[in-house]
Amino acid sequence: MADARRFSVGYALAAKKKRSFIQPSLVNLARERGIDLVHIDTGRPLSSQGPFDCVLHKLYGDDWKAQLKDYAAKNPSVPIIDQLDAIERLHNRISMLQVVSELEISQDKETFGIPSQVVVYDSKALSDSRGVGALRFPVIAKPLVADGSAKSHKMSLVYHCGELLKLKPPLVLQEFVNHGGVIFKVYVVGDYVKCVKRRSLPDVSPETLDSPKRSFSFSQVSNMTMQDKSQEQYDLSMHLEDAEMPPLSFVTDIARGLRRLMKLHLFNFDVIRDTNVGNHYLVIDINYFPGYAKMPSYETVLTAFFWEFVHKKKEDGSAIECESKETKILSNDHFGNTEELKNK
Ligand SMILES: Nc1ncnc2c1ncn2[C@@H]1O[C@H](COP(=O)(O)OP(=O)(O)OP(=O)(O)O)[C@@H](O)[C@H]1O
Ligand SMILES: O=P(O)(O)O[C@H]1[C@H](OP(=O)(O)O)[C@@H](OP(=O)(O)O)[C@@H](O)[C@@H](O)[C@@H]1OP(=O)(O)O
Ligand SMILES: [Mg+2]
Ligand SMILES: [Mg+2]
Repeated sequence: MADARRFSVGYALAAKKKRSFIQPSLVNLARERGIDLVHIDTGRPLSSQGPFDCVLHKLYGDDWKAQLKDYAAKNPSVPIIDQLDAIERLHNRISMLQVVSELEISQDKETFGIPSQVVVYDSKALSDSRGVGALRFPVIAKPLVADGSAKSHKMSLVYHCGELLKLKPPLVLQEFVNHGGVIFKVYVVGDYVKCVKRRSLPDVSPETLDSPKRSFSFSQVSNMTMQDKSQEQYDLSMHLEDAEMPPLSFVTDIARGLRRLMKLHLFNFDVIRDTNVGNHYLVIDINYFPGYAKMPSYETVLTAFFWEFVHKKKEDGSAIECESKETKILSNDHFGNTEELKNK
C-alpha cells in the first residue's frame, strides 16, 4: 500500500554532477514512491534549509565540510550519505587502495590485489633509483590527490625511467598491468552491486617499450567519447563485447567487503584482469559517488536505495550506520538485467 508520508532527500552536488545525476526520470520515479529530491543551495547556511530526511552530497572544499559538520551537530537524527571522513579516504590514491589489502576474503579460483606502487612526494625522489628502482616499467604516474579536479585525473604512461624527471610530485607511480584493453567498473549502491565493461588503455608490448615514444599523457580514458566511428572501431579491435566478465559473486564479495571497511554506501571501483595470469584481478581506483546515470536502470536502483534509507530511519528514529537488515534490494546479472528481490 502507498505510504502517505512524504520524504525529503536533500542533495548538494556540483552543477555538472547535478546535470548528470538529477535526471527527470529519477526525480519522477522517486516522487512516485513518496521521495522528493530537494536541491541544497550551498550559498545559504545548510542548517536553515530543509527539513530533510537524509542528506546526499558530493562536494569538495572546506566551506562545505564546515557546513555539513554544523548541520550534523544540530541534526543528529538526520543521516548523511556518506560521512566526510569516510569519503576523504578516497581523496588520496594511497589510502584509497590500502583498504583493498585489508580485505579478508577467501581467494580460491580468482585472486585479487593492487598493482605495485610507490608514492613520490618530491622531485628528488624521482631520480633516486632506490625507491623507483623496485618498479617494473611501464608505470602509470597518477596525481596523489584525487580531489575531483581535472588535474587529479591527468595521468602519464611512462615507458622509461628518464621520463620521470618531467613529472610533478606529489604522485603515485603504479606498475602498468596488461589487461586486454578492458576495464570492469563495479558500481555499489548500498547492497546493490553492478559490474560493467568499459574501454581502457591497450596492452603494452615489449616492442613498444623500445620505441622512441617514451611516455604519453591521458585523462579519464574509460569515459572518453571518441567520434562514433573510431569508438566502434576501437571497441571492436579490443574485443570489448567478447571480454569475459569477472564472476559476479567474486566482485560482489569485494564490493561488500570494501563497503563494510570504508563505511560508504555510494562508490565504484575499477578492476582489471592481468592478461598474464588470467584469473588475477587488480583494483586500481575507487571513486566516491561516481557517474551512476551511466549505470543501467540507475533510477530504479537509486530510488530503491533512498526508499530503504528513509524508511529505515523512520522505523528506529535514528541515523543509519552501514548495514541494512530487512531490505528490498535489486539483484543483477551480467547482462544488465535487473530483478527485484525481497528480503534477500
Ligand atoms: N595499474 C594500471 N595498469 C593498467 N592500466 C591502468 C592502471 N591504472 C590505471 N590504468 C588505466 O588508466 C585509467 C585511469 O586510471 P584511474 O582509474 O586510476 O584514474 P581516474 O582518473 O581516477 O579514473 P576515474 O575517471 O575512474 O576516476 C584506468 O581507467 C585504466 O584504463
Ligand atoms: O561527475 P563527477 O564529477 O562525480 O565525476 C565522476 C565520474 O562520473 P561522471 O560520469 O559523472 O563524470 C566517474 O566516472 P565513472 O567512474 O562512473 O565512469 C569517475 O570518473 C569519478 O572519478 C568522477 O568523480 P571525481 O573523481 O572527478 O570527483
Ligand atoms: Mg578510474
Ligand atoms: Mg578515480
